[in-house]
Amino acid sequence: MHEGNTHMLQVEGLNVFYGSFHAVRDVAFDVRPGEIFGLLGPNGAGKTSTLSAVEGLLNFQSGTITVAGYNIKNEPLKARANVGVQLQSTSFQAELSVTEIIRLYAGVHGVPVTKQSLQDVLAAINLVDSGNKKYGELSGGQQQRVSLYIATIHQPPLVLLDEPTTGLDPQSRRQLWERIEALREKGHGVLLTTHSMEEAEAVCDRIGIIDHGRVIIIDTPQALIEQYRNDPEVISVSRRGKVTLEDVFIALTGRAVRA
Ligand SMILES: Nc1ncnc2c1ncn2[C@@H]1O[C@H](COP(=O)(O)OP(=O)(O)OP(=O)(O)O)[C@@H](O)[C@H]1O
Repeated sequence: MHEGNTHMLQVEGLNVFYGSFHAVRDVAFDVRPGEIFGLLGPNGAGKTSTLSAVEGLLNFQSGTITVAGYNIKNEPLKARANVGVQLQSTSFQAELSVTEIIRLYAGVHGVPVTKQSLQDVLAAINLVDSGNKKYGELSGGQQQRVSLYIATIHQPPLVLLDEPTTGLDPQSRRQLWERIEALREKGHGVLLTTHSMEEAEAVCDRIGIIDHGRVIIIDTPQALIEQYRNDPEVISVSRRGKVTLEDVFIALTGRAVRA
């Protein structure tokens, strides 16, 4: 991490075009140490494009992205060394065992593995008896625990999670939330995308709502609900007389389903 740096991530004036299509428009936000920042938006809003730009996988047309103090265009290797990305479960080879996957990624990042440290890792991710199981044979929740561990194996200051709990049952989701919160406690900055307003309310310190490529608002979930509680549009979409973050989200982004 760059000395004197106070942000895990700083995105300023980010623009992404696919041909002539303007997918991300002047996006700006930051993620601080010990903060979980949620990027929310309807389908096609530009969340994954923004995350891909931060990962260094997408050549954006204008803007500045700084990871742990390193500009990703000027110092791409240093910037990328400071990011951990949770890969989709399909990115791992289903035939490899949990232990083989841990050894493989530890090797990639130069993290030493001993018999004892391997046992400790398996215990930490609640897979003590599953070290020899093939990745493809794990449940969705178990796969997510492995992939979250792999994302943070090199203790990166910034952790990127693209819809980390999609498809998980309530128990597995809660367990993953606790693991994400543990990263916050250790001072990592976490940037996650989610379609779950419940998740955003439960774990995110701040959220940015993105729509049609633009960030339309950034605040804490509580402050957003407070700010829009008496807004007639929010009240009109609310159900059972209680205003939730989802009501605010739908009122701000419109009710129409995106193509
Ligand atoms: N490689 C590409 N080529 C052309 N258009 C693309 C490409 N990738 C994304 N887009 C378009 O850019 C827009 C933003 O897509 P993006 O995947 O970033 O949205 P998202 O917010 O992550 O959506 P979702 O919630 O559905 O995952 C969409 O209109 C999408 O169709």
